[in-house]
Amino acid sequence: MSEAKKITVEENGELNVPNYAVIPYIEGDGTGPDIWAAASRVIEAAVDKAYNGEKAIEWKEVYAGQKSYDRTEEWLPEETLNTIRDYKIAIKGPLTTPIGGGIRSLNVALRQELDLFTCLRPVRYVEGVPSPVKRPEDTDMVIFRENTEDIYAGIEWQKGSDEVKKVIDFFQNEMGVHNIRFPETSGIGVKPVSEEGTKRLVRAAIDYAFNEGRRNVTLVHKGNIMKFTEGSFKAWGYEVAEEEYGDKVFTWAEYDRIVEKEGKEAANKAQDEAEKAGKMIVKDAIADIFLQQILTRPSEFDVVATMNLNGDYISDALAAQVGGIGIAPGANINYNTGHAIFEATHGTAPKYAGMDKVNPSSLILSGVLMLEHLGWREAAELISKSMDKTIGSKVVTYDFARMMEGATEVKTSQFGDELIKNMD
Ligand SMILES: NC(=O)C1=CN([C@@H]2O[C@H](COP(=O)(O)OP(=O)(O)OC[C@H]3O[C@@H](n4cnc5c(N)ncnc54)[C@H](OP(=O)(O)O)[C@@H]3O)[C@@H](O)[C@H]2O)C=CC1
Ligand SMILES: O=C(O)CCC(=O)C(=O)O
Ligand SMILES: [Mg+2]
Repeated sequence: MSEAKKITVEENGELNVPNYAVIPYIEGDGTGPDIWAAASRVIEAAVDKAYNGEKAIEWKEVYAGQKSYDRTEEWLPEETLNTIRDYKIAIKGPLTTPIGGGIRSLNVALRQELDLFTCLRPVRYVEGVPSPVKRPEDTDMVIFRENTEDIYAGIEWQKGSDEVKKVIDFFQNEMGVHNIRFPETSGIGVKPVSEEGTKRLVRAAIDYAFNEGRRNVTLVHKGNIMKFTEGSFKAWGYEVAEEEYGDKVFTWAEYDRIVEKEGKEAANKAQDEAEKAGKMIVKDAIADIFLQQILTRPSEFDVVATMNLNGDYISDALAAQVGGIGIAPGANINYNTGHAIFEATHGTAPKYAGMDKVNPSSLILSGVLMLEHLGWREAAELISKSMDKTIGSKVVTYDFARMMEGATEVKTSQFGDELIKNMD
């Protein structure tokens, strides 16, 4: 390969991708090395086949998690963050977060440090994948999960600590809070949700919906209960839609205003007309009912914009509908700076570590998202088609094999081999 170069970002935010591009990767903990070995080979093979050597990726390993700690006693070294900042685009395997004490999530830290404010998780059915629902093909949604705020940000204090005593004292004596049920034995968490954070996320979701020819964007929240965080998320979401997209969208906030002035019939008529005119419908759903409706009426939802924790739950729930987290890809993106880290939706699945057993599809399809993001669509398509063909021929890893009749169960590495063989 002639000299590989860094990806850069133009002033207008566009990526400038050299034909020979250096891309940093984090191998990940647990099953990370198993799936990275398969995924990197498949991505390399697709690029090679699509461009006959005229384009290529040079992987550059950067360290985080256990592998990093074993080398330098640092879980997330500054050098790793700086390299990703510098090289713009990276891909990673899953990283362990111990429950309770110990380190905070490295995944969350990476997203916060690099301000990767969107967690993009497309959920689409791949023909042949076993699913627990009758019509998995009706599920075709793209989740925009806010990635830097919310209760997920990790601002919390442990029961009995000096800090929690101070916080509870402040709440009770200065803020007039009288409903902490058991103050002596409570831990406390804080949930920041901002106008700026919400608007940039919802803007990214609406832009995506327009660019990809989608019909609607749903703001998912629990604003009936958490009025000034989740409720404000909904209000700010509608604000950004109406103020920045004007006539190109029809919102349910507008629908409600019409109901108030002219009644329900007029509001339904206005929405029908907006749909016929090809306007983007921006609506909202409360999170609990949304989790029912994605099962009972999935075809009504296209792009979903939501906060961090809701998005975490929704992405695993939706992934189950199309065959599970073994095949659900993801990306963490800052659409303003161009930084992005592509990663699987699932975790480290530690009980299978080193067994060459788990499904590498989630990381491989995250690689497909990455190739699309780079504009290397031909290579991305080769992998997607090969995935359809391979799963269609019932050659699958254990997770699918146990739900499929007549399947040939293969190891992680063999599944990678099959994908490479089936690229044409
Ligand atoms: N972005 C990241 O890096 C993430 C990291 N994590 C971290 O991962 C660790 C483990 O988390 P846990 O809650 O157990 O969730 P995991 O996603 O790691 O695993 C839960 C179960 O999901 C199934 N699964 C996961 N990955 C695969 C795969 N590639 N192929 C097939 N099946 C798969 C397995 O189910 P079965 O056994 O039924 O086959 C597995 O036991 C934690 O430390 C957590 O914090 C979690 C989520 C994301
Ligand atoms: O960081 C973690 O350990 C969990 C993250 C997670 O579940 C997710 O991002 O979906
Ligand atoms: Mg999760």
